[in-house]
Amino acid sequence: MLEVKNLCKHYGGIRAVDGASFKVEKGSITALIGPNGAGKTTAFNCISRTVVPTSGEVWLDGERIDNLRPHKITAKGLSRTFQISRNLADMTVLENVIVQARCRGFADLFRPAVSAEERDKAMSILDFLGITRIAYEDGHNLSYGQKKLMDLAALLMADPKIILLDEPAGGVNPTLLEEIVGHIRALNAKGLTVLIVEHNMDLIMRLSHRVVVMAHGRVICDGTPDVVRRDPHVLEAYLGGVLEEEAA
Ligand SMILES: Nc1ncnc2c1ncn2[C@@H]1O[C@H](COP(=O)(O)OP(=O)(O)OP(=O)(O)O)[C@@H](O)[C@H]1O
Repeated sequence: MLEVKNLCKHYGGIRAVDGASFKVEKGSITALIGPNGAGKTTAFNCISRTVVPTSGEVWLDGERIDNLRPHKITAKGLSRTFQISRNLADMTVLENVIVQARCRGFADLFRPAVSAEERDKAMSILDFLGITRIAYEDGHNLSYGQKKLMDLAALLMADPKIILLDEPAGGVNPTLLEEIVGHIRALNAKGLTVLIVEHNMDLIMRLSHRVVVMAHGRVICDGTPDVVRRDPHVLEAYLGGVLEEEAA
């Protein structure tokens, strides 16, 4: 469904992404992992074109998308979250979800009033995520995990085919983390393809069908969680300590 071919993003002499190639199969939950600075977020940024790649290609459902603007990519069915929640000032959760979704569409941003259709759609998504109780909370009063759920709700407003989640577990308490895992599984069961960047190895190994491992801007391993867990390059050179602990 998503194919990244020989992707490069260079910042002067820094090769943040340096010829990365990988595929995300339709209907899968695929993880993109690697040590700090491996180039995972930069790869996400290039795929969603929030940064312009230096070279390489990104294909979505057989169509090249690396030349498209971010809102066009969203319209093609690819939406992403950010590591840091994009909570907008002085707005309720419901308003945040609607306005963030408008920002992704760009053209709708300055539409004056919230339509009944937008409100109904946002409420049904909040309901699916089990957070209607916080619909009228000020976005500032939310826990870190609730903000992640709010971001997920905003992303779902665009009816995506594939979602890119940047560290959905980061800073989230264990109870809410299980909720988020449940939602990702439920969305995937409904046919949504998921690409996820995450440092929580336990979560990645439980959740993912395939794991792509990056280091120094390149893909060093690509396989099932079991294959990646046992790959000597991954174990020894990059994530050894963490994965060995998880495997024990
Ligand atoms: N805008 C930028 N300007 C210069 N260097 C950058 C920029 N963005 C990223 N880098 C560098 O590119 C490399 C890859 O960074 P990136 O954030 O993509 O890695 P990551 O795998 O997502 O790391 P982490 O897991 O810590 O979030 C790092 O060395 C980083 O310092």
